[in-house]
Amino acid sequence: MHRMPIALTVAGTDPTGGAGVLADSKAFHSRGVYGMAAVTSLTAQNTMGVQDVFNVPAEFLEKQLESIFSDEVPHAMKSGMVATIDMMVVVANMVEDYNIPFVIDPVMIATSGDALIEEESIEFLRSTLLPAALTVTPNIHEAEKITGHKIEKEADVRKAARIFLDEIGVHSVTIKGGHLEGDAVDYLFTHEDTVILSEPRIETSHTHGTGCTFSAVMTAELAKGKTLEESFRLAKRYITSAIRNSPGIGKGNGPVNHFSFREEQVHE
Ligand SMILES: Nc1ncnc2c1ncn2[C@@H]1O[C@H](COP(=O)(O)OP(=O)(O)OP(=O)(O)O)[C@@H](O)[C@H]1O
Ligand SMILES: Cc1ncc(COP(=O)(O)O)c(N)n1
Repeated sequence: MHRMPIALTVAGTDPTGGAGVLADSKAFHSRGVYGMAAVTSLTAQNTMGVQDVFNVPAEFLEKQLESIFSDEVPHAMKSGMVATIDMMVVVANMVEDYNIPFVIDPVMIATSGDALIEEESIEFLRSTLLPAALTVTPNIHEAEKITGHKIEKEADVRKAARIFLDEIGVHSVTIKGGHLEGDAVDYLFTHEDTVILSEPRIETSHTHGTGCTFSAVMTAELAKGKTLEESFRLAKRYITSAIRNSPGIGKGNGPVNHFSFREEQVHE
């Protein structure tokens, strides 16, 4: 029997398949990893925005996770949209019981600007969930919201990273600079090192689900036993290719292409 690496996503749904568990599942699959998903919220959304959100009761999220972990323990997991404190408690308890690499994409707002999690849950996210992660992957807006500081340039990114590492107590933070001006620069800060990856900005509005996809690829690589830095480097190359080759779906901010990246390619 050939054992495949297994990655789990704990996240919401996007019925148009660009973000959330469907995006994660495509990313896992394309990296040769067996994907599992526990659903936190159903959203009615498309490439134009989020029309409605229906949160799954926290007890039912717990049941899904029990079903998964009592059968097979994934090699790595990620969380995306975890909308309420009650659901965060369930995820925190699960992570405490199983020591597997855990990537938190602290999803708060959709690309369209719509809120995806309850405002009151942000403090709990900061104090309880974030320190449990191997890495946290905020975009600029999420990093601002979590640290309480405006981020406009690289010096601000570095200051925010110090708050994540020293005050919040994360193991590492991956700050994505997709929403800053200029090139698309991402940063991985650990207590020992900083890795900075830059790619030319692609002029496109088709970036729906880039954050979900990026963290899912990192999780897939971690499930294979890759290091954090290797996973970060691969996710950056993958997302650049995925954005460049977006399939042009929908009337608004379309999704990326989860199947365009080839590892052997030097330039996508
Ligand atoms: N126009 C672009 N050109 C090249 N890379 C980009 C572009 N936009 C985003 N990226 C890259 O995509 C990844 C996701 O970054 P971003 O900061 O957009 O995250 P996000 O806000 O969570 O995603 P989303 O925009 O889907 O909400 C990062 O690696 C970032 O550098
Ligand atoms: C269910 C769900 N989860 C997350 C996001 C954010 O997506 P992204 O920041 O990757 O565009 C989303 N729009 N919908």
